[in-house]
Amino acid sequence: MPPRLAKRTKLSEPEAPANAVVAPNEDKHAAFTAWSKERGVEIRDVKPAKLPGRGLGLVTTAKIKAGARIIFVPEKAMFKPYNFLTNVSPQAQLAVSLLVDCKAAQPTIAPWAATWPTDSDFEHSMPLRWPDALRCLVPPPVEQPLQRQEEDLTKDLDAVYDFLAASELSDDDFRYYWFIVNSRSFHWKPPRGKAGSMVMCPFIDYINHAPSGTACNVFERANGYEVVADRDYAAGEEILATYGAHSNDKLLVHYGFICHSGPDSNHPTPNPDDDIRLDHILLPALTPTIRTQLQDVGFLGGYALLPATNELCFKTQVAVRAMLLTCNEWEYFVANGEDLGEDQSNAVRNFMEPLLSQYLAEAAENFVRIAFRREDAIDMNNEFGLLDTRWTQIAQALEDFLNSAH
Ligand SMILES: C[S@@+](CC[C@H](N)C(=O)[O-])C[C@H]1O[C@@H](n2cnc3c(N)ncnc32)[C@H](O)[C@@H]1O
Repeated sequence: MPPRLAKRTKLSEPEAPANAVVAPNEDKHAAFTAWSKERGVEIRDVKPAKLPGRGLGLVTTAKIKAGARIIFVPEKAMFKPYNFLTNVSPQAQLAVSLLVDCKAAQPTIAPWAATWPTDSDFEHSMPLRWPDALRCLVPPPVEQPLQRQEEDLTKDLDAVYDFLAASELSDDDFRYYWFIVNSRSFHWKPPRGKAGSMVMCPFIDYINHAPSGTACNVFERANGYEVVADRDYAAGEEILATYGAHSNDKLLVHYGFICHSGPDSNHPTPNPDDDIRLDHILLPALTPTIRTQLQDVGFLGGYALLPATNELCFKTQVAVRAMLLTCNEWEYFVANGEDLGEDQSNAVRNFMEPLLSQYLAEAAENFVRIAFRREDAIDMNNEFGLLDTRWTQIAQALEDFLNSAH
């Protein structure tokens, strides 16, 4: 059963969600760590810390050996959705459950909620929360996932509309917890074939993201979630986890940040999971017949330049060859990943170069627009920083490809 809502709850406190039960001068992170342990979470040699540019994260307090268990969150410590709303998405169900708990007369998760980002943090980081004047500056490949996220939120808001009205809760209240779920929830499938759901896992949700193959391992065990060291750690290092092999477009839309992987932030190497989507330049260059042909084999769209290897992805190779080759030659390439006769890589490159140059010119125009808008903007450094970083990554990848030898 969900806890009872506090009577006449004061709604919409965007800056400080109703989670400030911990006394202001008490260290809320120490209080939450103790609360997590009481709830059964195992925590070894890590503590929360403020980290520049990424809010809070977890750092080691002692040396940790590769393979050591760092955190374990048993199923009983998880926050699971109440099941009083049916026919709503798992995200909406969990968001409403958090909202109801946090607005209750006696919230059960107050020490935890006190450690979460504020609504203002989301306002500055999540493109969905940005004003149109900024949203129109996102790179074209970000537009579609952003649109999709907006539709999901709208659908979820519609689904919980009656419940919110009856409980005197506002859309803003719901939206805050929807973003909390968006950026820090887990999927949990209990053993013995019971239905799974989205859940919150205390303490693990402090962990920041790093690209695939560069972070601790997070395992979904039969009885809970476990974080295991991927390598030896010295004291004072940040431990990270991989939220998924996400491109920076996905990280920006879904989590409100962009990854610069690399040991030295002055010379960041590309995020190995990143791709520079090319659909908006390549699709219009394909004839309707070729598009139909590509659709039939599942190769229509999802074209990309891969900055980590400075290559066009296989789908792009296939799409351009569909324009250049006979059907027989093309089918051979699709099946074997190599050309039947002469290697067509240079022909593909020649086809792509004017399109990539056009995208580079688009990036240059956007730098000017961003700089112009930035002059008058107040308190929008994070937003402009994100826009500038993503366009810079795109321009850099395009230049690297265009300048590389044939
Ligand atoms: C699960 S939470 C991690 C804890 C979070 N940093 C906090 O302050 O509560 C996920 C959020 O952390 C931030 N984040 C995670 N990884 C990051 C990274 N590599 N760089 C910058 N921000 C990151 C983003 O705001 C993301 O939405």
